[in-house]
Amino acid sequence: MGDSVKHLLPVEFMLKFLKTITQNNSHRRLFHVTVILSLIYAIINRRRKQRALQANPARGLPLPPGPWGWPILGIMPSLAGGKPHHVLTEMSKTYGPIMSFMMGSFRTVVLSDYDLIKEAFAKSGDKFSDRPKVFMFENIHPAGAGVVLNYYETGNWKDNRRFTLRALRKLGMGKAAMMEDRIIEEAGFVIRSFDQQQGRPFRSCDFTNLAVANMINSLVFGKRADYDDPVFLEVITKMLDLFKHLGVCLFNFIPMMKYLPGSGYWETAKIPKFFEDMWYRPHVMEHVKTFNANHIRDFVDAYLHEHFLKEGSHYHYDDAAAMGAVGDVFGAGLETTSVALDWVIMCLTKYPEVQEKAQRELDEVVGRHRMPQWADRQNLHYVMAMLDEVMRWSAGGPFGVPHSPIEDTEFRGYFIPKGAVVIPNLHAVMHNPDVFPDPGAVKPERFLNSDGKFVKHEHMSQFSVGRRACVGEHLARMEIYTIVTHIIHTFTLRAPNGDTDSIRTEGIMGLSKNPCPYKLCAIRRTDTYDVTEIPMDLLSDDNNNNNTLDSNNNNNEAKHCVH
Ligand code: HEM
Repeated sequence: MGDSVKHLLPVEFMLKFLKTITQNNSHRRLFHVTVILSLIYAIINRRRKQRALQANPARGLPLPPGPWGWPILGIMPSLAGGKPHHVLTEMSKTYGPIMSFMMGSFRTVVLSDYDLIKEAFAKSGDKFSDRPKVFMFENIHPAGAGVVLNYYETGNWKDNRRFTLRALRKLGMGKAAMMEDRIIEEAGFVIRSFDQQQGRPFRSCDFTNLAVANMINSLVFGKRADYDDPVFLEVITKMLDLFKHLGVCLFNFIPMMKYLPGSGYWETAKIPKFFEDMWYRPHVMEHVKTFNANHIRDFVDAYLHEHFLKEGSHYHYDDAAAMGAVGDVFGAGLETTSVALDWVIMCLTKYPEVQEKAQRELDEVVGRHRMPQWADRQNLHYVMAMLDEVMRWSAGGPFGVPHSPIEDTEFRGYFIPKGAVVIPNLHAVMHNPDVFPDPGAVKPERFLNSDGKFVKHEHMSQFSVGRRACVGEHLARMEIYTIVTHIIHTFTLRAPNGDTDSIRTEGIMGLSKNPCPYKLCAIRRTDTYDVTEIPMDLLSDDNNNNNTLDSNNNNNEAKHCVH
């Protein structure tokens, strides 16, 4: 055929090709067999599709629109620049608020509009209440343990969630006073640590991360840890590290990538076991030995109590389930709140005028001779508006935690297959210019009504919405409010040398978006409430050297900041 073929049209080429092969007897037989087999395959396939369609009409619908991706990688190369939240928000302007594409081997659907997210996660029953089986999620607990990463089909996510909510309420999440005491105690340690810097530049997250970890430690295990306990410090550092790998990293979506040098997989995969062996299990075992059903001290006791009640004298300790329950509250409560708190402190340092207004309101409402309390929030309208505004502006968890449909599903006329990764683009929701004009600016006033009163906005969705929405929202809000108000009631936060421009507003992406590393100076205000009643020996003297937490915002990471 050679040279003559390239001058022929495709149809002519096919006819010529068929003529050639049917001239030869054995070719002709082979050709007939091939045609017959293809027809049989087509008929069987069509019947199978028709049956599948009758059983599941959603399969006949189109997938949501979206960009074509690369073979194997899907659209992952487009997300590599460190700003996936911006990339996906821009894409949604082309493909619409519900779009789909491949991320590695996963069909991914992104919802970029509040009403769509609410409809999927809250109004559609359990339709979207599963979690996708991405690689790192599967690595954290065995299926069926805990809440955050538990699968719908294991059948116990709902029970575990109900228990966690009940336990958190009983332990004081709903009744302010119990938990507030623990938070106030920890705020005192933060203030002492800030004081020790004597106005010199330092990284505030070195202390605020410890405080958040200690509050969650008190809640889960009933006691705080020392700020210089090396195992505690390692647990926090590794927890913050782990969250970086739960986000958009290659091996999550293309498991074979774990073999690539520098993938980070092997180190990350060991982290959950480290927590269990070094922190969770020793604490839980101690609780099993000292458990008293009439005196529930903390979350672990509540967990043991629940199982004693259920199983009576036949109580069988299930290590995997216990590690899942404890690890979820510890993990979910630590990183998210630390990051949110860090954004608020960073923002107050970067924007002194916002800090000044919050301080002025605190001075007027609380006065200069006591510390703010949770109950004061009813009268601290600007402070409350400022806290919501920073959460909106920073969108520290831009994609929440991905969901997955519990079965092949129809949604707004589109087909969403079981197993798909469904991402709520919370960044897009909280930066929607039609809802929050000039979304890139920090304007607490947008949450104040004409009487200057704080008004909640429904689209504030950093804790997500619906059946899997965060169970720790109340506690997280109380922690952030207390630590922040105690800090700015005691100190004025300043950028080193007054250089606010050096504080960058972009973030570093993992599952959460962390602020870029920054330092600040904490200058004591006059006439402030004194916290010196906290014993000195409970604090490490060398907070600026090796014993400090090697936090997620260390200087090595400055290079990862996106511009
Ligand atoms: C600022 C701090 C926090 C933020 C921004 C945050 C945000 C979130 C988000 C976005 C989800 C996923 C919801 C979904 O899948 O739709 C979630 C789930 C969860 N959060 Fe939080 N969270 C915070 C603090 C906490 C705290 C302090 C705790 C515990 C004490 C906690 C416990 C949980 C649990 C157990 C879940 C899983 C719920 C489920 O899968 O049913 N969170 N959180």
